[in-house]
Amino acid sequence: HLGHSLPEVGSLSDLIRELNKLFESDNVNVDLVHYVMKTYKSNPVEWKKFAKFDRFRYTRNLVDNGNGKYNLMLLCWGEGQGSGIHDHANSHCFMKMLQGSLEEIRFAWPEKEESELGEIGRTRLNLNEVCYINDSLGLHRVENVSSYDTAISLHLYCPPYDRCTVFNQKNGKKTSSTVTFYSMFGKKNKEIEAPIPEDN
Ligand SMILES: O=C(O)CCSS
Ligand SMILES: [Fe+2]
Repeated sequence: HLGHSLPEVGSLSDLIRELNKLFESDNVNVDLVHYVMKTYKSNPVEWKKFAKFDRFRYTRNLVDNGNGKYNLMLLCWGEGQGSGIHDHANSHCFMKMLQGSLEEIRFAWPEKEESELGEIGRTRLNLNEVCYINDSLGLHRVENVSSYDTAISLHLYCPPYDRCTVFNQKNGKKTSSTVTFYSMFGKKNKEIEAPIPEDN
């Protein structure tokens, strides 16, 4: 159960404060993390300084590194931009819509090497909704299917990771991919690295 007193989450800094508290203990209460992510109501004034877009691919913008316990980041998706099919490196992944909407397409792990990945679900994530995934639930790719609206999502990965596996949908081939930050704490990084590349 969610415990006696539910945390108040009125602003992004409240959310960060509550997440820091939740991660002080060693075992993560996934339900409470989901609750605080869900309860935060997106306010662009609070996060617009982290929202940096790139013309060619979605960006990953670090907001808080959670004392090493998690990474909280803003992902900015231009029209039609999306990620490749990827896993989550044995971490928890929470994704919340801050602006616009995203399509999440889930796939089963390939049964054997080099087999096509089968789609197992397709969800549209709308403003303030939260979706959760971890490797035991499958793989996914995320896409801003709109051709005229951008999308912005808030992602929490715990424990944090800088590398994950990317899969080719047709043949199940996998490659390891490092994930980097386009900006950190509102400051743009000099060398801009690619996020998770789409099937080419
Ligand atoms: O670049 C990433 O972290 C994948 C976004 S969908 S969880
Ligand atoms: Fe993901």
